[in-house]
Amino acid sequence: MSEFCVEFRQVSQFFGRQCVFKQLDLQLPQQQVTALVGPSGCGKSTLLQMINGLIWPQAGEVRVLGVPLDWQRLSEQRRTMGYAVQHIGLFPHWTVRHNICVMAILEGWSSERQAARLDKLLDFMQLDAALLERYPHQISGGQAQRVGLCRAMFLDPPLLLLDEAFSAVDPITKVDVHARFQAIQAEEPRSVVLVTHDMQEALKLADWLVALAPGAVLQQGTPAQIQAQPAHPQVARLLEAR
Ligand SMILES: Nc1ncnc2c1ncn2[C@@H]1O[C@H](COP(=O)(O)OP(=O)(O)OP(=O)(O)O)[C@@H](O)[C@H]1O
Repeated sequence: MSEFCVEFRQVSQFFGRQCVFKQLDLQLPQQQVTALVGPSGCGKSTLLQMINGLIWPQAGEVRVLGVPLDWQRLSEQRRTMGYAVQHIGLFPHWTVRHNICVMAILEGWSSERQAARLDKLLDFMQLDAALLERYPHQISGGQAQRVGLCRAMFLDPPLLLLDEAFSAVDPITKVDVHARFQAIQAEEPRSVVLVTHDMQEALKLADWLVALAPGAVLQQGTPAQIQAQPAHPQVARLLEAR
């Protein structure tokens, strides 16, 4: 197994004439929570979307779990990645249960296996089973976000991609959801790539921090290393923005 969950090798990404990344090399560690932090527009979500093949770079290679992303095998490779995004909603015409279990249904899981996984995740995310038969418009934003996390983790993927996935909850619920995320990470360790604007959240949850500026990696290391020795004034500014 590769020591990296994700590798960007000489990756270039343009939107029209705008260059977001030029010949980027970046490696993210296995079995750790990596937080990508940086100012708005620096390319954090673009990196996440390149990992799951939503954006295909114009040059270079993206390797996931040691294997280059491959158009022909993308749907198979995506099954190894859970993806939870703040603004990607749940399917409105499906119940919460169906939204959470959809991938398991497609994979042919038995109803007993689905029920056992559902119980575990609802417990971890402190979601009441009574919500399962509701539709997404009948639950709160914070509940919907936790439902999205359950969906992303349902198949127990080795890689979890989280784009601002904790941002729609109030500060008290956030503390609780963080604790629950840490508990599930302790029980089912997996590689996680977390995009967040919340530096407190990054420092609390991440084992590895990648500080970005537009088109560039400014510094990476453990939160303790980066806090002790910010390598760039922009990194120091990011740390101050807590
Ligand atoms: N589909 C797209 N078409 C054109 N430009 C895009 C597209 N997606 C992103 N961009 C541009 O690429 C740059 C990086 O965007 P990205 O969303 O990755 O940044 P970000 O760091 O995640 O920002 P934020 O923190 O505000 O979410 C921005 O300048 C953005 O406007």
